[in-house]
This record gives sequence, structure tokens and C-alpha cells, in this order.
Amino acid sequence: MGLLSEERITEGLAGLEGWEWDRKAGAIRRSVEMPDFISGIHLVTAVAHVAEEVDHHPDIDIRYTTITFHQTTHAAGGITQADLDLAARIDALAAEALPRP
Ligand SMILES: C[C@H](O)[C@H](O)[C@H]1CNC2=NC(N)=NC(=O)C2=N1
Repeated sequence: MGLLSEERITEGLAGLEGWEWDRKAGAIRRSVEMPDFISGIHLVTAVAHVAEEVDHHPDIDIRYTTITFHQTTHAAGGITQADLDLAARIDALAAEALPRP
């Protein structure tokens, strides 16, 4: 899968929930604040199953109740459509997992 242009990345981010582009890292990232540690681990597990299903994987940082997903395509050395697609799946799982505001 090919690297996306800056324009495509910006467009893609506009359709996502809470992702920002870390240009230096060549990745997009989103932090999700969960109500407690176990809910965060459950979210990570749900994301892990989707990642296996689509054979595309986020880098995940777990700090107590803050879960940060970094999405890049390692094989391509930057952001591809697979990253935007997985980010959208992560958004859906986070929306399901988070208590309604
Ligand atoms: C063989 C397998 O398809 C590759 O190793 C996949 C698996 N998941 C991956 N995930 C991500 N984020 N980047 C990759 O380059 C990648 N490669």
C-alpha cells in the first residue's frame, strides 16, 4: 500500500475522531482516556482482534487509564490508507467502550 500525500492525510484526519498527525514520527496518533485500567485493557484487546483481522497493527502505549494508539505502516515508512482505515475502526471501538458523555 502506497504512502498517502499530505492532502490525503489531512482529508482523512478530518473524518476521524481525535487523531493528530505526528509528522516527525510519520504516524497518526490518538489518546483515549478510559474510566479505569481494566476498561482500557479491554479496549486494547478489542483493537488487537481487529488488527489481526485486517493484518494491520497499531503501536499501543498503555499508561494507567490513558491508551495511546500510534498508527503508521512500518513496511512503507509512513502513513497509508490502511492506517486511516484502522484508525476509523479504533474510533468505533472507542466510541462503544466509552461511557456516553
Ligand atoms: C506480513 C504482514 O502482513 C506484515 O508484517 C504487516 C503486519 N502488520 C503491520 N502493521 C503495520 N502497522 N505496519 C506494517 O507494515 C505491518 N505489516
